[in-house]
Amino acid sequence: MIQTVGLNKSFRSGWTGGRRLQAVENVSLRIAKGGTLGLIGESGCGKSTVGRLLLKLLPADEGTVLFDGADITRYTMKQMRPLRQQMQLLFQHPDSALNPRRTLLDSLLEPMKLHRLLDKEARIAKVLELLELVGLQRDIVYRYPHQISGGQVQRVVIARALTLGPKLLVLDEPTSMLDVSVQAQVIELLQHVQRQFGMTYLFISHDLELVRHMCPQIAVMHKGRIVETGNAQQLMEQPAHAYTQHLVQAFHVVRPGRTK
Ligand SMILES: Nc1ncnc2c1ncn2[C@@H]1O[C@H](COP(=O)(O)OP(=O)(O)OP(=O)(O)O)[C@@H](O)[C@H]1O
Repeated sequence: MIQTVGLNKSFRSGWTGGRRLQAVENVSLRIAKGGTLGLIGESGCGKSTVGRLLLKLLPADEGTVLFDGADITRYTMKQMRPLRQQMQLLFQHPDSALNPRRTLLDSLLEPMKLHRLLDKEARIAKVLELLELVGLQRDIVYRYPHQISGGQVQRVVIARALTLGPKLLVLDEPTSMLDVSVQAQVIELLQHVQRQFGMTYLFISHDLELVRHMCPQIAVMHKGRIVETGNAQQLMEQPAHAYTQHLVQAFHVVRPGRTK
């Protein structure tokens, strides 16, 4: 479904921008249709950059991105346009995901308007159907983002992504700003909509508990590189790379006795 081969990305850094920081180095990964790959690693290791490269929100310095078998690496903005609705990003700051000056209805309708999908009536019907799916009341649509909770914002953001019928979602720490019980509900919702629509997920997180719960396959990232990829259970029981061993050990220190 989605595959990257040898992605590299560096940014200018330092006061004068004279130095280069290698944020992503030789990253190759593959997620089958309907599958979920967890991408884990400490803050600053390059996870979000990989997510953005995958969606072509950032150009790679080197490497290839294949989407549904097509090499989209050198696609122009115009060529990407029809694909944009098939690949969506959900990120960690729900507050900045919605325009604070617009009602939730406006925010929910906007992507369909931009992509010229459906007519006005059908768009509203779609919004109402998706609100129900994500467990929100209809009358919430007349509110503004600051008038609903963080968990509700994230549900609205999920519904908004679904309006376009995406095939691939990059979930960049989608629940890290939520408290634990709300986090569990949003994770459950993400799993439910994935099953319903057969979507493919890249799930980015620094939380091993969450990643092993959500993702059958895990890629471990350290200093811009993927150091290990494998089945979640195997990775937890027999971490091969020193950094993965460190992650798993830290996990057991925080949650003694947890193996499954
Ligand atoms: N647009 C940018 N310009 C310059 N440097 C950047 C840019 N985006 C990311 N970086 C740098 O690249 C490195 C990787 O950042 P990235 O956000 O991908 O890491 P991350 O693992 O997602 O971190 P976090 O979990 O904190 O979000 C960091 O050192 C970051 O400061």
